[in-house]
Amino acid sequence: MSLKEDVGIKAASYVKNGMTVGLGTGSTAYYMIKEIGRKVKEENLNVVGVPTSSTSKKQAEEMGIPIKSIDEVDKVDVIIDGADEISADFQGMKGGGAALLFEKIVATYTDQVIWIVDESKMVDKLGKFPLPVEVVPYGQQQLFQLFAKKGYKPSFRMDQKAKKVTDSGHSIIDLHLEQIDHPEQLAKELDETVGVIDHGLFLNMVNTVIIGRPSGAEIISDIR
Ligand SMILES: O=C[C@H](O)[C@H](O)[C@H](O)COP(=O)(O)O
Repeated sequence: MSLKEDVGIKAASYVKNGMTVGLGTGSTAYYMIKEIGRKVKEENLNVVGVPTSSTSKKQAEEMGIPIKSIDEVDKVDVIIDGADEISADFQGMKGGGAALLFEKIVATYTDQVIWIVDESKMVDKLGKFPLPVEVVPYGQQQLFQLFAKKGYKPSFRMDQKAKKVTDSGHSIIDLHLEQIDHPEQLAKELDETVGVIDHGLFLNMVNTVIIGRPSGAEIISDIR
């Protein structure tokens, strides 16, 4: 069993009967959705899933998990999602799969946020992984140049030969920063930049991290 599969299955045990569950996106979240689907089928687990992307929605539907959109539920009990990087102080970088906006919206309205990662995602500081910034297509070239001038080494996320289009119809500019010394400052700056819809810095959000290690999964709870 891979480390991603191990943490995906472990995380599914946090999902109890009657819960509304945010279904994250990516190759690690895939195993969590698969396991919840198995429990729905084989153990009569009664849950509602709130998918964070068209990909997760499709997988949940195929697995027979009842789903609702974020606007059809009162609140979400728990969200289980992957991450691209988690720093030593448990700040996250997400969006490698372009699902950052819906993931952040669902996480914002969720009681408990759980991230599942293999140990390669644990870093001292964020930034080796390019920071995804979701932008409105109108004016995106100007924004790209602004980021270049600031030394942020931007690149447009591509899908084959065309610019990647997110589930909400935006583009993604990845910033190749190498090291982010002040994530809160950068998040604030990006939040205040016209044309930026959202970015992959998920700060002060996670409650529990499940880290896949060859020696067995490590669970860190009560982070906040
Ligand atoms: O947009 C995608 C999400 O933020 C993913 O959760 C993140 O990229 C991690 O994905 P994976 O588990 O495939 O490495």
